[in-house]
Amino acid sequence: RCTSFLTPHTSVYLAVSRNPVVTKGMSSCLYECLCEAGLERYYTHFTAMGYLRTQELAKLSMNDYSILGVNSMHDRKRLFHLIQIIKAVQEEEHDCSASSGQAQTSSLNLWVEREKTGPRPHLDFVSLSNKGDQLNQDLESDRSAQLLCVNRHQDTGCTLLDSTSPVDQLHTRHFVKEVQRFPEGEDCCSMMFMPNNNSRDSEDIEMPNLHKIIHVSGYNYGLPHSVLRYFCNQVWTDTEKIRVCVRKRPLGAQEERRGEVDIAMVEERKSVLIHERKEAVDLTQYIQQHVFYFDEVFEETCTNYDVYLKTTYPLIQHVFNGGKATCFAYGQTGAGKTHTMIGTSQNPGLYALAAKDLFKELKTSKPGSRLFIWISFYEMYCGQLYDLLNGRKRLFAREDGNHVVQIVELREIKVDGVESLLEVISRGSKGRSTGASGVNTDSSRSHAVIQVQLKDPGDFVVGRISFVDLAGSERAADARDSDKQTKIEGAEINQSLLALKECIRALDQEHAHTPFRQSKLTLVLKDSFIGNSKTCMIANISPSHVATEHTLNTLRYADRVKELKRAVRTSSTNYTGIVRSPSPKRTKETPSKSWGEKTALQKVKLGFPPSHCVAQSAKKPKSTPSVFHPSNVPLSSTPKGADKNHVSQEIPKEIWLGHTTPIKGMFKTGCFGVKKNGGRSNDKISVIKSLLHDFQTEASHIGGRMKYEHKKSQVQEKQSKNQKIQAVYPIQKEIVSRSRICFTDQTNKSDSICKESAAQCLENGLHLHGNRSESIVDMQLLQKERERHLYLYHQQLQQLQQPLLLQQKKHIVQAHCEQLEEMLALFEKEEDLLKKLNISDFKDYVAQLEQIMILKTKCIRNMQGQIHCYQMSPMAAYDG
Ligand SMILES: Nc1ncnc2c1ncn2[C@@H]1O[C@H](COP(=O)(O)OP(=O)(O)OP(=O)(O)O)[C@@H](O)[C@H]1O
Repeated sequence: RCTSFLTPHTSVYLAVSRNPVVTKGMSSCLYECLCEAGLERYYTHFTAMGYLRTQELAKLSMNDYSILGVNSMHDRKRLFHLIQIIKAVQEEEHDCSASSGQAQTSSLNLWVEREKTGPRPHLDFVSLSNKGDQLNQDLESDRSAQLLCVNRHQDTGCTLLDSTSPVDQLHTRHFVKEVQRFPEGEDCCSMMFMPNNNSRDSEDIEMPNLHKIIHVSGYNYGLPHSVLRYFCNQVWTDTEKIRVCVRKRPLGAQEERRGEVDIAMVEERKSVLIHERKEAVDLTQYIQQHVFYFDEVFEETCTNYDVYLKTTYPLIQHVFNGGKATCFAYGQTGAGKTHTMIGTSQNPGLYALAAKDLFKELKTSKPGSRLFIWISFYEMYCGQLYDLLNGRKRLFAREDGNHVVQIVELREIKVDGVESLLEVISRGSKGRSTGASGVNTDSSRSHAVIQVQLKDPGDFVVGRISFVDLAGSERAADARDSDKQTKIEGAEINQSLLALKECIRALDQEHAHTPFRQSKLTLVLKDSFIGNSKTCMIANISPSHVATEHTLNTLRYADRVKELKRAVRTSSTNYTGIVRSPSPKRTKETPSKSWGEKTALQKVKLGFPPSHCVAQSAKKPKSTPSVFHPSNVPLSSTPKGADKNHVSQEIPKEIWLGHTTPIKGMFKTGCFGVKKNGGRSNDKISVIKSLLHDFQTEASHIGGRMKYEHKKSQVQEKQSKNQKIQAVYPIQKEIVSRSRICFTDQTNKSDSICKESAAQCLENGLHLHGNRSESIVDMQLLQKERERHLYLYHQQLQQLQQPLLLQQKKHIVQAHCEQLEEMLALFEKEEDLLKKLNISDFKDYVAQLEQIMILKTKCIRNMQGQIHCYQMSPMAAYDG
């Protein structure tokens, strides 16, 4: 018994009762109104708050939304529009009654009853709230008609137009108001994402400006959108090595109670839109929208099973085919990593779902091929490994003769069914290191790895899938108020996550070198980065506005993991004239040269590169990209691969004008200190070559340059002494063993005994102590030992990082100087342009001016990118 009104373009509805009976009992009208808006589930909230009639909704301010429990952006938008319509109806009613001199009771119902009858059209509220673009289009297309209507309306005073129904006119007026208030291209609903709009009525709120940033890959570095990666893959392909997905969790009950607002919107399972509230220097508020694209984006309603089907399930067959697979859950603490990876017995995580399918597959596999499933479960805490299936026994990772990293004495358990597997893992989960962080009181402070291996009866590993529940990615800045231990943990976590990102990218881009030695995490997962391996990364995000910064950091991290791979490959398919680096590891068939490959020794001034320069640059051997310089992004001044047959065919030449910071200095390539000497032992030379290459590539990563120089001189020294050279691996951030740490202080015997027992305690795990008081003492000892261990670790880390940090700072300052130079050159150009301005040839002037503006923007973006890299680096956080 309701009538709703649907404007042809905006799909906004108004549901008001036209039944006189209902008019008396307005609460049911309220319910129907809410039903129409899809907000009926809040009906009880409204009534509980004393809002029983539709008109009363007009009194609601934005601040009341949270009190009413309307927290999701979607619902807030709907409620907002509903209120706007009610207000507009009331205004109109008021105007009409004033002009006709009729005294009318304030009733939407009566007004509507007079005007409109007929069937209720089906309402599509979704298009309003969900699709901002659509809305803008609609507003755009309605704009002229609406303005016209208003003019006519003004001409005729309060007389209603024949061609439009009063209610439509009402809408017209309402939307003209909207159009006027929301500038073109802006989402009128964006204000809904602004949490806690301090009791200002929605009518009075000045609409914030809206800025949209589309994150196409990494920091973009001013690349044109024509090189966007193409997101068409629905499933894993054979050649695809990595998939990056995002999972948004729902707002928790507590978060809702606290009035937190959902700022993340998933669009078509491919992109996620984040609304960030910002304040400009002039204190005006605005909203920055960030759009990120991924292989798959899971919204809050998706279950673990949905996630499993799209991410892990396709890997099962790969494992049976003898491949290796790794699934990572990355994200801020409390974002849902453990929920996704490990889950609970009621809601099993990815590993359990995968195990189910593995067992199923085992049953159906060929009768002759007898395979068994073995599992292991360990964690990495502060660079140390602990066996979670063996009372947290300390473990050590060693490389064997074949350069395969083995975790010595890691306990592996053979399981014969899903139940036993779940039981084993849930037992192990209890032993994980947790602690309070600035964000979460029960945060995993370690990386946990569940390894499921397929083995034949001879203990030969046929396939392996690892599930990694990473520690919270929140930056050390969060730990500002925390104790030293938490800070150190944070620094360690950040460092390993950075290393992980580098490894995943190297794996994806088929780099000759995978920098797995950068952290313990990547070292033990080395096997997952080489050979026939596939990786799936799930970036977990929280929807709350409180976590906006972390959410954006997570998305940026994920975005950088999967950079412009497809675009690069597409654009480099024609390229053949590459002189490759003499890296012994690079396979000769490597078909492409990535954009990150620097043309060493070159520093080209701003402007179009001369053709000889381009040709030359294409032929230069590559040097290894820096870790802060994404390998496939043209960060250096020289256009990468700007060969005639290469990129220039697909990408307009102009884009190379966007030269970014030129990299000064040089990375040498080739084999240092090794002359081409047929008389030398080939073995020896190849060892040196390989060693040098390792150092060389290692050097391109954080602080690697220093290590490289150091090692290079060592190697050259050894070589000059004509000693037999063994393959030595780069210095690793090894923790000083407990025996060395704890027992140097001999002065206090009792202390020494304490430490010894603490060490013992740590070695055997806490569970072994039966006596309670003993346990307490042991706990204290353990804590002491842990603190001391962390202290030493911290010192080591500092020693290692100080020079690197300095290096990094220098790099930033240098980049800044260069950026300034470039900007000055552009200013000069601009000045020149103004001087030569010829009004009759204004087109040319504008074109040139535009070109300069593009260059400036690119220049600034590049610098911003570098600053961001620096801020995101664990060392910077450590420094802070
Ligand atoms: N998709 C989801 N659906 C429902 N609840 C979820 C979801 N994801 C996470 N949660 C809930 O959010 C809370 C935090 O999740 P979880 O412990 O998995 O976070 P985390 O990222 O592993 O945190 P930490 O890094 O601190 O260990 C848990 O109570 C969990 O049940």
